[in-house]
Amino acid sequence: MPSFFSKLRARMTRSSDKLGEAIDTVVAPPAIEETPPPAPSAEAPHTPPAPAPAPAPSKPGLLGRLMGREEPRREFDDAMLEGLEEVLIAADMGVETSLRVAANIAEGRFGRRVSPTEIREALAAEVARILEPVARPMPLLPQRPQVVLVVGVNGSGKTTTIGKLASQFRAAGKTVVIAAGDTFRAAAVEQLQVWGQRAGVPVMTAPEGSDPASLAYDAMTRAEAEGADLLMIDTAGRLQNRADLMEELSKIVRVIRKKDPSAPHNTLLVLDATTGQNAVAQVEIFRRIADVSGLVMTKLDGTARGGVLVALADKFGLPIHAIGVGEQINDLSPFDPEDFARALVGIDG
Ligand SMILES: Nc1nc2c(ncn2[C@@H]2O[C@H](COP(=O)(O)OP(=O)(O)OP(=O)(O)O)[C@@H](O)[C@H]2O)c(=O)[nH]1
Repeated sequence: MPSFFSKLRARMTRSSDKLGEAIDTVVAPPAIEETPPPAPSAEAPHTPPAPAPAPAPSKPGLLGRLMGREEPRREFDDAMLEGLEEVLIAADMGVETSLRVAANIAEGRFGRRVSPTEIREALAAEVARILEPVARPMPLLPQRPQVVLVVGVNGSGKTTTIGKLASQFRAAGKTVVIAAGDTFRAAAVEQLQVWGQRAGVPVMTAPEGSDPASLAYDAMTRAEAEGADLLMIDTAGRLQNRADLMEELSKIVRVIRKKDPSAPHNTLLVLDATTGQNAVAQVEIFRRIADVSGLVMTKLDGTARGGVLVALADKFGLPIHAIGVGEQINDLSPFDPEDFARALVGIDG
């Protein structure tokens, strides 16, 4: 089985190599690497053409340069600093974080000749340093049931993430109950049932349009009666009417607290990486309407916007429990800051 890193790297490579390539362009613009074509030979004007025509000069990529002897180096100057800032902002790292990260990379390098690889490595180290403190799996507690409220806008990947998490908890020997708390959307409930089947976990549902809080209460009763280890509650994600959503979530919290005053033990906010900076706004909103305790970022496969995770870590310091890298049940992985940082900047291994 390929290591998770190679899987992450392969999936993020599709698009996030853009960041690595952009760094290469800033540090060693192709123009300065080009070697002039050989001057036409004066001494042999009548020499017949060479048997095999020379291949067209191709642009040396990083690999090509590494295979050759020396990587091009260029002095770290103001233009390079600005270029780096722009590249990081374009990668969705957020303005503040980008400026600070670029400044940190510049420190000790200003006026020195640097190579693209050195800058990629330095960036990976900076990113990993920011991510390290927030990379924490969702804690498993002795409380039974441990109640996990899952919030996030529609389409962010809540249902999929609940299914993937339930499957992982099951594999770890835990018993899980899921409550389909988005009672207003029949399709959402059906989707959750499908995921419940895949994960081998019961999904409690309620008639369309019924009160999600009363479903949460019933689910709590069942989870307690069955001695379940975890109760995961899906919720609606309609942000159009924030006041309603807030009331709905706080009602769910109120009723489950009647049974366990310490619940919910975790409130996971699921964010879609492809929304880029919008994810920052979503954290701000959901922190106001729910007591968010940790994040899961989905759809990191095939997006060039993974840098937003760095911005989130830097800005909010909320734990990042896991990342989604695909639509299948096993495509949720623990968040490893170093692997992520290296995959983000396009470093192999
Ligand atoms: N590529 C990719 N797709 C994902 C990932 N996580 C979820 N998806 C897809 O994103 C879409 C939305 O996911 P859902 O889990 O239905 O999202 P939701 O937040 O529950 O949305 P609603 O059901 O509308 O409330 C689905 O097509 C999923 O297959 C991921 O990590 N990678």
